[in-house]
Amino acid sequence: MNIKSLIRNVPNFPKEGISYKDVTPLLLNPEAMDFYVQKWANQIDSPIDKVVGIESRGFFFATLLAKKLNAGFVPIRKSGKLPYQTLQESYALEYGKDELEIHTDAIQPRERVLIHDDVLATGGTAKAACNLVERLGGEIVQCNFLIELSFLEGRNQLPGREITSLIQY
Ligand SMILES: O=P(O)(O)OC[C@H]1O[C@H](OP(=O)(O)OP(=O)(O)O)[C@H](O)[C@@H]1O
Ligand SMILES: Nc1ncnc2[nH]cnc12
Repeated sequence: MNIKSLIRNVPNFPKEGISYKDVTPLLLNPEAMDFYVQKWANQIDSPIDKVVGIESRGFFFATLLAKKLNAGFVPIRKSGKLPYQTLQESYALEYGKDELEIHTDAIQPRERVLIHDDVLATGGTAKAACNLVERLGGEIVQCNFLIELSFLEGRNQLPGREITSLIQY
């Protein structure tokens, strides 16, 4: 299966000079979705308590992966969207700045956590997500991504962590 053919490159979105990786063609293909969620699941050889997905595109795959691993799903959302008590972290993006939140009761101390997002770019989002999980006492087993924009060196923001991606640009 050629996954790159299911990722659409959109030049100059959302800003001039950004080459946006659009995953919606992949979402239209249930066979491909199944194949790649299974691929992520196969990388995991020890129990996972929670799969964390990062709003919004991280949710597309993280809920499916949580179900496959028989783990709970935890949403990390942009500021002001989660209704209960939260922790917050600010971060910078390839094309802006934002703040993420997690519910304080979403992860218990020492739970084993997998963090998923669709894209690893500068790494600011993933770093903020890792900080939130660790502030709640969670143990991060792996951070996995569909796409890694290697030229932005996001891995440098996540030293010492196990990081996997299925497609690299
Ligand atoms: O590695 P970084 O430079 O931090 O960028 C990666 C993040 O950027 C995108 O999200 P975006 O904030 O555009 O939100 P969306 O998923 O709601 O579209 C993507 O889904 C990642 O979460
Ligand atoms: N170039 C890009 N395409 C899609 N999502 C992104 N998130 C950060 N940079 C991105």
